[in-house]
Amino acid sequence: MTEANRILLGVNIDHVATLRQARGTRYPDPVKAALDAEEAGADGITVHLREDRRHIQDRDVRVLADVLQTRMNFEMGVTDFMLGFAEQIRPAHVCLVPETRQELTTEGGLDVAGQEARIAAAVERLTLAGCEVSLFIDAEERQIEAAMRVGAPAIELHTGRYADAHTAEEAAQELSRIRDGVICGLNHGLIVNAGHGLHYHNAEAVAAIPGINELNIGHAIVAHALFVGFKQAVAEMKALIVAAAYRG
Ligand SMILES: CC(=O)[C@@H](O)[C@H](O)COP(=O)(O)O
Ligand SMILES: NCC(=O)COP(=O)(O)O
Repeated sequence: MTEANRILLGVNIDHVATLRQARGTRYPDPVKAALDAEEAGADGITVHLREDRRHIQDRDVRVLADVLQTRMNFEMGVTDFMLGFAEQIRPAHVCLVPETRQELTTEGGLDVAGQEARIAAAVERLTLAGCEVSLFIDAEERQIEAAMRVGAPAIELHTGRYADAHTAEEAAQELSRIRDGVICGLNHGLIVNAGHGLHYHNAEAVAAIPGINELNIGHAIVAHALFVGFKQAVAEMKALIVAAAYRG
């Protein structure tokens, strides 16, 4: 397998914590899910510490930082608290995401182009802390170029509109937009990841895009795990995307 058709899987464990928070119990522990995911082939673990703490808690992140065998991709809003928290934890990867309290899930990409100085300052602080910073953005040239200007080494293209497409034509259009975004990002020297809403029925087409580095997938894996178990759900997704990337 060459570099061109290698792909990584980041498993987002947010929604294991959603089940725990539903009753305020100590189970299921997202830390166990993370270690199981790593055993099943995850290349990294993604967690989103939201301002409203609806799922992942500060404790989860602190424990994961001590026990993960692969690497943590810490998703966070661009706030002073989160920047300070990330400087304490020093995760290998930090992904800056937009966040509004009332949203059901992340609705769009981070507007980097509209706030370059603010994002550049956050990227600098996190880079100095030893974190590789990615920006969660829509697959738009202006956002990709802004990401390069603010000094981020990586971007994560928002695949939500592709995943939520209602027709095959709409899905094809969104996939084409993502493919163009990958090309644009690579042409600007960026590492290009993708994620949000990817599932067992739609992830292969994204994985097959030449040059894409990593897919971050969570909700669908946790949902599938309810029926097949977490390790199998992760292993199935990893096998799916690796085979798709290899076929190209
Ligand atoms: C940024 C992104 O697409 C997800 O990783 C994010 O975690 C979504 O937030 P929820 O997990 O709260 O849906
Ligand atoms: N950044 C995307 C992610 O981590 C997982 O998103 P989802 O698969 O839970 O929608």
